[in-house]
Amino acid sequence: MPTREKLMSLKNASIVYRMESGEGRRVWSGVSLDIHRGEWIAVVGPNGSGKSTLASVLLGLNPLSEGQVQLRTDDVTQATRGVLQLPEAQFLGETIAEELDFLPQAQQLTAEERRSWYAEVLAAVGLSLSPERTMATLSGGQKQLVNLAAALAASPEVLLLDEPTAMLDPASRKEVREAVRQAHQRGTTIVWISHRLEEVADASRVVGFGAGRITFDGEPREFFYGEAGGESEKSEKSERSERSERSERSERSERSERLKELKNFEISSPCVELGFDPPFVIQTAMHLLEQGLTLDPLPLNMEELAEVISCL
Ligand SMILES: Nc1ncnc2c1ncn2[C@@H]1O[C@H](COP(=O)(O)OP(=O)(O)OP(=O)(O)O)[C@@H](O)[C@H]1O
Repeated sequence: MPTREKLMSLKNASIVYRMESGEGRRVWSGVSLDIHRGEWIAVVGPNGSGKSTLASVLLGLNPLSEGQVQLRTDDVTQATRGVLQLPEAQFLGETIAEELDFLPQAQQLTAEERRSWYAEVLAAVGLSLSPERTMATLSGGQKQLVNLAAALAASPEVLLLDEPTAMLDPASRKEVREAVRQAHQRGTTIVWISHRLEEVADASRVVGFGAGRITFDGEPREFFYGEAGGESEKSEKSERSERSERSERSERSERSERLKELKNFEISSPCVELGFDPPFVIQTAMHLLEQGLTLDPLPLNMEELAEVISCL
C-alpha cells in the first residue's frame, strides 16, 4: 500500500546533455517528483520524452544539470535496483550463478544451499535454466529475465524497470508482471517505465512524460478516462467524509450522469493526449459509455470490465 513516506524526490530538475560539438541539449526542464514507499508508479510517454533519463537519474547514474535530487542508491544495501533496456550492459558475472553470487543474499548461503536458491530465484521469473549457463549463450529475453530475477532476489526498497518486457514473449511478460506484483505485495516500491499500456493498469499512479517534462501525474483511471475517471476516484475517496451530507443514492446517480456526459473522451484523456491508443478494455468501456450505459467503476482491466458488464 502506498504511504506518505518519501523515498526519493526530484525538485525542479533539469538535464542538459553536452553534445560532441560542445553544444548543450536540454532534455528535461523543471521536473519535480516525489516517490513514496509502497507506490507502484507507471511512467509513460512517447519516444525521446525523457523516461530512460529518469531511470538513470533515479539510479544515480546521471547527475542533474539543475535542481535537487534525493535518492536511495547505497551500493551496500542495494536499496534501489534497476532493470534497464539493454541487459548486457548490466551483467557482472560470466555465468548465471556468478551473477547471482554478487548479491549480498548469496553470501549468507552454503554452496549446497545456493543450488536450490538459484533455482528458486530463476523460477520467480519463470526460468528453469542451469545456473552454470554462460550469459553469452542466453537469448536477449532470457538475459532480461535473469536480470530481473537478480534484481528481485536482492529485495530492494525500490525496483526500477525501464521497459523490461520489450523483448519478451507474452508468456514471459505475464511471468514478469506476476513477479513484480508479488514484489510489490512484499513492500517493494515499483517504478515501471513502459510503452505497454495494459501494464499501466497495475499501477497506483501514472506519471506521463511529454517532451522532457511531466504532463500528467495522477491515478490510472484519470489517465485513461480523463476527468470523469478522476472524479470517479475522487468521489470514492471522499465517500466517507461526505456520506453524512449527501445520501449515497444521490451521489451514485450524480456519478452516473458524469460518466454519461463523457462524450469528448478522445479530446480529454491524458492517455490520448500523450499520443497513445487506449488499451482494448478502455476502448470497449468507452464504446459502452457512448451507448448510454453506466459503468461504475470505470474498468481498468478485463476482470473489472467483465464484472461491470455482468452488473448491467
Ligand atoms: N547521453 C545522451 N547524450 C545526448 N542526448 C541524449 C543522451 N541520452 C538521451 N539523450 C536524448 O535525450 C532525449 C530523451 O531520451 P530518453 O532516452 O530519456 O527518452 P525515452 O523517453 O526513454 O525514449 P524511448 O521511449 O525511445 O526509450 C532524447 O532526445 C535522446 O536523444
